Amino acid sequence: MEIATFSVSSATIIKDSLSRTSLLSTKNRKPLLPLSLCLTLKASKSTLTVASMSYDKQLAAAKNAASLAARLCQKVQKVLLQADVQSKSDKSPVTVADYGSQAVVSVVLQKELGFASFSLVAEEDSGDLRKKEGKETLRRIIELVNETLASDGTYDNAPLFEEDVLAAIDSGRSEGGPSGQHWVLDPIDGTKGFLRGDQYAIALGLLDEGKVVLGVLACPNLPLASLASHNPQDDQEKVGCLFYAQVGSGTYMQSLDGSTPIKVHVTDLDNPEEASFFESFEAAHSLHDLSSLIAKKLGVRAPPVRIDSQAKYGALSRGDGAIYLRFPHKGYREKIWDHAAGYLVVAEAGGVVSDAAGNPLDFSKGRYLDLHEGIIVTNQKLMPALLKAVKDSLNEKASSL
Ligand SMILES: Nc1ncnc2c1ncn2[C@@H]1O[C@H](COP(=O)(O)O)[C@@H](OP(=O)(O)O)[C@H]1O
Ligand SMILES: [Mg+2]
Ligand SMILES: [Mg+2]
Ligand SMILES: [Mg+2]
Repeated sequence: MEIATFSVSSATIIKDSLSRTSLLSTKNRKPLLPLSLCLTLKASKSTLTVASMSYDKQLAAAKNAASLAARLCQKVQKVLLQADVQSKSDKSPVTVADYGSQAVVSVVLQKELGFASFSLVAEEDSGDLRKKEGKETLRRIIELVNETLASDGTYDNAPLFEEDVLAAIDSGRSEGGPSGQHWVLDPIDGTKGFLRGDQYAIALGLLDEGKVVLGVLACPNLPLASLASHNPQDDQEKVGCLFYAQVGSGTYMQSLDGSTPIKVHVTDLDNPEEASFFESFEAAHSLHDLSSLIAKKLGVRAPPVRIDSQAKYGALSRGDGAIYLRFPHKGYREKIWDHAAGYLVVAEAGGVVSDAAGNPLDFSKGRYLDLHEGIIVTNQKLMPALLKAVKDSLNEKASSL
């Protein structure tokens, strides 16, 4: 896919130390494109047309990693025992599945893509598991990780030991940032939903030079059919969705057990009165009263659809709803793994993701996102009206304090 055309005289093609081709400005030797882009170059007269490198190999590895991690999570959710739930120092719950999923994703990515220059920004770390009280939990995690990897049959059968699993979990300590490639992982997004038996997601993104270039969302409990036609009483309903997006290539969805992928698109609705909106199930994660004020200003008639995790981004990318509103309580700092994969899944499906002031999200600043007030998501047509309703609502709320 073509992304840019440069004059030959103003650019030089180079290879870096890893033999990756790059295109530099001849003037100041600054990259015109991230090192990992520009593999296919077509010369025509005095111009070079640069086509984006595909991230196909990384995408295949990411889909595999997220699907296997989902298998581990499904197994745990089925037999969820109280002993499988720990409390982190910030009082949020974390289960053997969060740790196990993080270890599986880390191991699979490194097996598929190599250990050299592997960088992962992920939610969990092994701190609590290395304590005496964490021994039994760790034993269970090692068992789950080995069972899951063996169930795939692709990887060698050598079992992983304690230090291997702890190291795999701790490979997620990267700080990310604006240069190079970094994987971004939420091993279970929506742990509270997972514990309730509701929605959760394994969310895996790839940053290249500070931009999200891949997003994969495994949503084991999300119905394959639209939530708009969802019947909670139907226990025959097929669930388990895998959404994935590569920058410039659109968003696709397939079933987690491997159906043919279909291209998905956000709704093309332009009348906010007909829109429905998503928000967190947990009122502690997002101000429900502010969302309802915004919805009222927009004339939205439908009640909010409250679901956990980045399954909201997935559902929005296929048009199940039109708007996602997220307004954390004051002082909360959003983490990049809570949004990176979901952001790309929606953006490549034609949607817009911004902070409450309309600024694009910046994933290049390390483990946190710096935001104005909250995150809003919708399609291009509804965004201007949504931004206005958000601004008016925030002003109204501020003046009532
Ligand atoms: N007070 C708070 N405000 C906003 N988000 C919060 C929060 N406490 C936790 N979260 C984040 O909300 C995420 C879940 O989002 P949602 O509400 O959409 O389900 C959690 O992800 P984890 O479950 O991965 O910890 C966590 O990172
Ligand atoms: Mg958490
Ligand atoms: Mg999360
Ligand atoms: Mg999580």
